[in-house]
Amino acid sequence: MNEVFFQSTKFFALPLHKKMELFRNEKLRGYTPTLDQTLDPENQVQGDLKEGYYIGVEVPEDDPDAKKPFYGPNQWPSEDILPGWRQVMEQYHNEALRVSREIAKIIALTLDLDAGFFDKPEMLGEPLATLKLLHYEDKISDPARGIYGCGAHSDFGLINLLATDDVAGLQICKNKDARPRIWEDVAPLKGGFIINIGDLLERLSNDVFRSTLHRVVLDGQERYSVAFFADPKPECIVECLPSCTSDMNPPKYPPITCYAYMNQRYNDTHLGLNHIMDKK
Ligand SMILES: O=C(O)CCC(=O)C(=O)O
Ligand SMILES: [Fe+2]
Repeated sequence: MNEVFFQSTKFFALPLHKKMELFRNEKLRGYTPTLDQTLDPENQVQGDLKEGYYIGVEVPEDDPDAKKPFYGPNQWPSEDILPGWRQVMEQYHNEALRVSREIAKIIALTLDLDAGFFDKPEMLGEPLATLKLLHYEDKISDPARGIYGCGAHSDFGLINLLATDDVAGLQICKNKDARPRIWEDVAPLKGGFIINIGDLLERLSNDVFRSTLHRVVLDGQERYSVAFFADPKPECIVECLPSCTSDMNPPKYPPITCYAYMNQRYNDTHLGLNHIMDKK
């Protein structure tokens, strides 16, 4: 974990033009600069004060799957500039996926499913799994004026394994339907993980698991975090599980493919991505 943070720091310390050479492509791999993403457009006057780097499942260009949305080769900084960087990130990606599958077993059992339910190919067997390195600027957020490190949102997919450094900033709102919203600080725990439940798990479980609304409010200190999003295969149809519905409790959400949901959420929160994805 220390090595992942160390290598992440090294990447973000590169000059902007070097990072922009790896600007996120249409498969959402690579560098996303400060202000590129706006996670809560309704309440933000500018984009998130964070830069990031997306690393997905490596699918070689000549693999037929590379034609599918979200699939393809990753972008990697050159070995000359950041030796060993790719190896560290690939190892972390593998391990984080393994841990996500273990956590998904516990979730499956609580939903009266087989422990291996999420290991099916369309779930986490052949997942969309994205590692996102994050770096927040040494700015001060001002929620009253709509300025945030990262705007309020819930993560899009099944679960997110979030590791942070020891700088505070993450807040959660336990009851997202309440008004006004009450925000609570999440104390940073270096070396630990915060597991966020995502929207697709909320839909699948018919609200048994609610996705966690969270945001980052900066206090002037630089901050690094590492998110790992474990999400189903794009073709997966996410619909209410039989064990989560009854006559008295009908499904709250219509079925949707993972692709349709994720694509919509990425488009809604990234500058100009509509344009890029529409061309596909
Ligand atoms: O940096 C953090 O603590 C939160 C990041 C986050 O919410 C996200 O990337 O979805
Ligand atoms: Fe998040």
